[in-house]
Amino acid sequence: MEDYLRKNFAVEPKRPSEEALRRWRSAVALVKNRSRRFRMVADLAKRAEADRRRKIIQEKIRVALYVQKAALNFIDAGKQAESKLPEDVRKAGFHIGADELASIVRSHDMSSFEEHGGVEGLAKKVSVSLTNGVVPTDISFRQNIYGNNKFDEKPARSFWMFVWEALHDLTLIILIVCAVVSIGVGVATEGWPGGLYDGLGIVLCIFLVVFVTAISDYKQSLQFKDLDKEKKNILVQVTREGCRQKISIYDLVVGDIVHLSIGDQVPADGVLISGYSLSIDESSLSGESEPVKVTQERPFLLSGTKVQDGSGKMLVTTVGMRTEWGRLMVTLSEGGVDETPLQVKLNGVATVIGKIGLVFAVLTFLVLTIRFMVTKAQLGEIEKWGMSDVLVLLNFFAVAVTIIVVAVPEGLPLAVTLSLAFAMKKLMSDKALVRHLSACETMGSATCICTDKTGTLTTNHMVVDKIWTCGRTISIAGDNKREDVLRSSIAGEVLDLLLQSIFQNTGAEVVKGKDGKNNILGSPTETAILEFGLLLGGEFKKYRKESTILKVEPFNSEKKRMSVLVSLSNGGENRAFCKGASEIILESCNKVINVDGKAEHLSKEQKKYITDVINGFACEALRTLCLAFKDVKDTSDVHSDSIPQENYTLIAVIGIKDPVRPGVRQAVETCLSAGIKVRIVTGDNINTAKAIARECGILTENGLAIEGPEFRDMSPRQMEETIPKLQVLARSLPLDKHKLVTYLRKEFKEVVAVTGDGTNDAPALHEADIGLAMGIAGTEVAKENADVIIMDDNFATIQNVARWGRAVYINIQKFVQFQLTVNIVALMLNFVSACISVIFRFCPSDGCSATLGEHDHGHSRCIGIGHRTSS
Ligand SMILES: Nc1ncnc2c1ncn2[C@@H]1O[C@H](COP(=O)(O)OP(=O)(O)OP(=O)(O)O)[C@@H](O)[C@H]1O
Ligand SMILES: [Ca+2]
Repeated sequence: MEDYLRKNFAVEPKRPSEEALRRWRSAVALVKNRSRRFRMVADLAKRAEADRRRKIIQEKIRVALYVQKAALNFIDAGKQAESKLPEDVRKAGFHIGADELASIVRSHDMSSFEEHGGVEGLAKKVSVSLTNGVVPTDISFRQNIYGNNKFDEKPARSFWMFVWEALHDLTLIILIVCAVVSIGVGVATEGWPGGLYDGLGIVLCIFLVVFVTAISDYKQSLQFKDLDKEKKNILVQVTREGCRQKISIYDLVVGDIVHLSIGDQVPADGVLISGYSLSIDESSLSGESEPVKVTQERPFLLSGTKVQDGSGKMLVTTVGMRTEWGRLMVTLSEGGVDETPLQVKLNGVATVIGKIGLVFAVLTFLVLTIRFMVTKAQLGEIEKWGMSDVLVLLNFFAVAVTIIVVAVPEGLPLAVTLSLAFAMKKLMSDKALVRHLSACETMGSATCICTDKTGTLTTNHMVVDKIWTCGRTISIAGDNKREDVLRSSIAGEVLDLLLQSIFQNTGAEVVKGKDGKNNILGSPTETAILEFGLLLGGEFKKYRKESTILKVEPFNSEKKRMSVLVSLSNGGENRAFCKGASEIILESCNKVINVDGKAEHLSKEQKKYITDVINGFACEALRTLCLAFKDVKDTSDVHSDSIPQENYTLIAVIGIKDPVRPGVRQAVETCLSAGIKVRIVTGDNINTAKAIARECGILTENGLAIEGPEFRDMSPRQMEETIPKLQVLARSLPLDKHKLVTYLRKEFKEVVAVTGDGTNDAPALHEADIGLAMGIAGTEVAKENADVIIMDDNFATIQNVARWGRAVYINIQKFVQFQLTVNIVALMLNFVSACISVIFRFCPSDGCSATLGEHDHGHSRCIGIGHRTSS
């Protein structure tokens, strides 16, 4: 049986192959209740159809975008519509219709775009200011004219449809027939009303079964709907009424100004207002994998594409179903969710038991009939047949049916769905959003977790704790927290340079909130640095006005640095600033600032000394960054595409405190005691990582901590030796994470869970058995590639997912035990009693209660992680 199950009923937990899906479906060809049995299973035919439709749309988009000739046809079609401005649009005070806007962006129609006066022109035509954005009062107005950013959905199914579906159960249909026959026969033989009772009992059971099934299916459909909504609800940053704020993607209107940064999904069609090295991955839309650069020459942005690098601002021109993405979305949700390996396996078990049941049912019927015939023959009545004989035979048939009803455990695969759905619901309230049902199950057998450090193990509330500049370290605590004390401890020229580098070279922004207070929008690291700048008494706006930004190279995890090039208004000099991972920036410095604010040569000894400072900070678990600048005199440097990377002057080393989350230590301990290894894979400094790892109880005496570059250069043999001991991988690139996961899975046969937040973590999340994306710090790209989203970014939540995963296994185990006991006892009892005497046996209504039991199971509570050897 083991072999049979393995051969026919094995699917991969993630992205199962089409072949495996088909194989197990055809292995349950002989099933009495196809539509019921497969109701929680993906509909392959529907899915293939949706796939085909999606491919057609993608191909069309591809042709329109990449094949010039076709694009021209598109443009001509757009031109015709252009001439007349719809009445309602004109009355509303706008000067361009929704369809025309849609057509310009969709077909990348540069000539029409310029005819309308570029971005400024379009902004004017949709009555919006490019600096202040939409005014909240005319949002509903805009929605009336241009539509809202929602996508068509299939109408929800009502409760009665589920009742109707539940009635399609073949077992129930047989039972209904049995009930009718029983009532008829009962009344005929036992009279009114005594003969009714048996039949009514069956009816009552049918009623219960139908309603319990329908209610549970209905509740589940609502739950999946909620989940779907939660999955699609993305927060986007917009400027409205001059304030930068976060709103739901569904509230976006035409005319909104959206801020895009690396890893974001473009939330609607639009045109670029301004941006730095913005490159877009359009593969979700057109299937084209090469990223495209979006610049003033090619300013069009399409909904559903992803920001691969850089940052920018865009003006929304088309929303909702008018975008191509809207049409694609409809095809994405069709075909149902993939079944999980456990579901498939239990389908196999149900099939095997069903077959045995069938054999026993036939045997029982034969035994009973033969006994009856033999008795009849003995009495010499074999030729005489009356109504009562038919009734007896009918009764035998009912017994056989009962055996099938009790023996085929239809509810077995369903128990997995119920159990998983229940775990999913619990996890949702525990701050984990399960995107794929199977992830929950797989997590139960995870043997290893590769976790991020920042935000997952730590709180992500970062504050500058120490700064080293001009040869001395200042800790920002106690008295030093006061502005005057701080200012007096840093020389005037140096202070100015420091503030310049803080305020000019940042991806974050200081905005005045509605309450007039300063709010900082940006990543925690950036926020910490800006807050420090404000603490030093700097003014964001003032420093920003002093110069014009020429170029920005936004931060990404690969370079681990951010640089800007500005032209200073006093004197017209150009200056580059860079900040980033301490060792990397220190490597590109050849000078250091001294107490007078002058740059002096950075000697070898001094470099060594600064490295010690950095390591000192890092050993205290501080996140270290270096700030540096460079005066750029060469015009070729100014006009080249990139900002120079070498010969900088070091201004300061900053140590940022990011304390370990409370509860992480216990969570790690629980994982370890449950046999799950925990490893840190971080982009941070090795000493910082080690300090945090020790604090969390991850790094032990004989554990190994190495850096990304060392790991990258290892031979397969060295890998084999290193990986089992590896506990901390620091200064890693996203590719290292991917490599580690691949190794753990392929060579060490581990079941690996990986956390990630960045865009570049996507390959690792994709590769892992369970990808966990961070809900707060995570980018859209990471979330899309993950199986579970950890809404509060907390490691303790990951432990909860594992706990519930195991609870599912325990539930199923109990259920299978229960089911098999019922089946085997019922089978044997019926068969044996049929063979020995006709007195003791099950009646059809007992079958009903057994079925009822199946539907009501799978709700036991989870107790603890408990040991489970992976099967
Ligand atoms: N906005 C930023 N600008 C410049 N440098 C930064 C910025 N944010 C982080 N860094 C530097 O880059 C380093 C690595 O960042 P990276 O994103 O690769 O790792 P991480 O995601 O912060 O760490 P983890 O993997 O633990 O989450 C940090 O240690 C820090 O020194
Ligand atoms: Ca990270």
